[in-house]
Amino acid sequence: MTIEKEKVIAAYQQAKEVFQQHGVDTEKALETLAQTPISIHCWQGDDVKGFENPDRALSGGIQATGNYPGAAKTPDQLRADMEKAFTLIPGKKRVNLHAIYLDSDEDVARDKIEPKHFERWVTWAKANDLGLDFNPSLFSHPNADEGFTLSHPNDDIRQFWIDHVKASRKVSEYFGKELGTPSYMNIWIPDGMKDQPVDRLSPRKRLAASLDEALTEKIDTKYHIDAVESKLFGIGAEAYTVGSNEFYLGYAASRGIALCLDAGHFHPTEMISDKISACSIYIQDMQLHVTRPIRWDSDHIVSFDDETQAIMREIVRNNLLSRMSIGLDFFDASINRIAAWVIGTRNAQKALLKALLEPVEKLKEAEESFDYTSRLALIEESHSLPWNAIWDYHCLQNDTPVGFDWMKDIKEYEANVLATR
Ligand SMILES: C[C@H](O)[C@H](O)[C@@H](O)C(=O)CO
Ligand SMILES: [Mn+2]
Repeated sequence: MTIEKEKVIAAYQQAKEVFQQHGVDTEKALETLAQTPISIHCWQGDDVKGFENPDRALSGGIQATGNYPGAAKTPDQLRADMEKAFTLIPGKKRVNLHAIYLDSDEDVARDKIEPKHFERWVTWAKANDLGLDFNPSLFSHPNADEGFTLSHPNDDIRQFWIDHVKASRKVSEYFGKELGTPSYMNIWIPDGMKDQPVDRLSPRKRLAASLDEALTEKIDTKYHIDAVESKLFGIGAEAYTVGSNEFYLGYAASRGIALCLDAGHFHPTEMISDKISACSIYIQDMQLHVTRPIRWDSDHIVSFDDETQAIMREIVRNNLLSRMSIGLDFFDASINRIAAWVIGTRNAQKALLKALLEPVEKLKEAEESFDYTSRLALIEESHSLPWNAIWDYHCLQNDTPVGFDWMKDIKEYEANVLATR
């Protein structure tokens, strides 16, 4: 059912007054929301296969499960699918690419990738007003089959991956230069062991040395920002992960680079929302992989759940938006992949909007005067303030469907495009 425009506007006006009574400026919140990009990961569209060798099984201890029809099989299909999703997602967007998503007519070894292999992505990003982010791909490759990459004991294999990261930084720098917005380049490696290692230290020393070598070249942060992503465990690396949280927190802080916090990469009761403020003291730029772990690092589609809301509140309450790259990281092959992007991104944006509409000043006043009764009462009250009327208005202003209207577009695209693949 289509929601009438006039009703959306009238509901917005009423909601605006309610928020004003709490000292919250809805226009300012909407402006911030519209200007805050979400970095949407390309790999939801094809189950992390990429175009280097899509027939190769996904490795690195991550898994996309499900066999919903219609996955993108070419760069053009993936771009078309993302464009469709973008018509249903309001506000500014970035696209997060992995190295295996190169768009090249010839075979290119991972350590030999160059900006020219991503030219078509850049042309597309320019045409669609998108920023691009990047990731070297240190998985799904014979040189990663032993479970080690940058920390591999073999010098040649380690060098191969160091060279891949170096080459990736040039691609990332190229994105930043071409698009006028820095590309966050996140390094995640799957290195680890299934069973208890005897030597936990040597691989970590090798990883630090490899990263130091890979990141030697100074690149202007106007164009490119290096980030590192920690992890607790992966499938087949249950007992030990070389790039653990402590390793990368120390590495990022000591080298002055960005840290990527993935919501699925910690113990089940450990939340990244509680880590953001602590990390912000030692780390200038931060990247988030907003995702939804169910029992393990399952990378379910982002939901409008407590943790997603808590993450966004932490960013807003601590005024960290300008130092934060909000990215998504999920890959669900069991439902329509374009709907997955739309659901996950809209949920992240809704959570951000709700955080922007929180009466933060009043809450801080209550806390500073030890009035914890008022603090709790107001936090609870703010959950039921009419933020959804502001969201609907935001969708209307940005020419994207209001409410559930977007689902009919998904069904049409599924019938007309995905079903023909
Ligand atoms: C494909 C991604 O880079 C990957 O999901 C990584 O970010 C991760 O979270 C691995 O668990
Ligand atoms: Mn991640």
